[in-house]
Amino acid sequence: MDTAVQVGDVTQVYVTEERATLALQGISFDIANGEFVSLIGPSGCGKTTLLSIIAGLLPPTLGRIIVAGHHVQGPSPKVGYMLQQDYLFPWRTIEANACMGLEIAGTLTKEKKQGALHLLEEMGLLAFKDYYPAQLSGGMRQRVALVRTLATEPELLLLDEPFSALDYQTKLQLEDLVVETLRAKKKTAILVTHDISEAIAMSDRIIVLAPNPGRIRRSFLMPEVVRAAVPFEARELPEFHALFRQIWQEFGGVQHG
Ligand SMILES: Nc1ncnc2c1ncn2[C@@H]1O[C@H](COP(=O)(O)OP(=O)(O)OP(=O)(O)O)[C@@H](O)[C@H]1O
Repeated sequence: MDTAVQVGDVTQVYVTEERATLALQGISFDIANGEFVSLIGPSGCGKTTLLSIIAGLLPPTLGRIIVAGHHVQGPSPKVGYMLQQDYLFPWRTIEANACMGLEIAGTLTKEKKQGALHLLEEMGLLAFKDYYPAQLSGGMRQRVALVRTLATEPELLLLDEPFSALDYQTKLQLEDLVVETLRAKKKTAILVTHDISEAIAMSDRIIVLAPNPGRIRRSFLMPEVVRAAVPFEARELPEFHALFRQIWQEFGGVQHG
């Protein structure tokens, strides 16, 4: 099967005592297996709402989500997360944190634990397996969070501004590491970010949302040369700069939030 995710005519209305907010209106798109798609747009355009609906954390007011051929009706082990905060448990070692997702899913076997250790090794963290999160840098902790997510072997990864709390150099390093890891493992991913450069450098496709009501403004397919490069190299390409200008104009040249 070629389609990993189908977002079908999703509409979300939030109703509070004061008002009803049309957070998303008629959102539809498909994501192919192994594709990396970014959602960008000004504050309030519904990025987090859409990610929560795809994750099964929020049932949409209207519409449907299909992940790996199954209708999403709640959280599923098929979907993994990486968030702005690493949410590691401070009292657990790095190894124990890396195995946390497997423990929660009730699938922690000897073999899976070996898999988590192998991922720690791939991320250059094996020597730190007996350390505690407070003994690691922010970038290292986010790498542990990535291991914890990948260890459960999800079919889809949802990345909600995973680098926004990191310093610039660490962010660039992690962008490369995440893209290389996901490409090697042929994982499908959706990234929510405020950073246009990050979206261009990491993605195969960018979906720009507009607010009030949240809707798709435009989609951009990255040129092959940008897709083939790792993010750091992609940033050097002339195609990258042309895309940045084009997408920036979609924001009206000014980005709030
Ligand atoms: N639980 C809620 N109850 C009521 N309104 C909400 C709720 N969550 C979000 N909204 C509204 O829905 C709209 C979309 O919000 P959402 O957080 O999805 O946007 P966003 O693009 O992720 O914003 P940001 O970039 O600032 O994180 C906004 O108008 C917001 O005020």
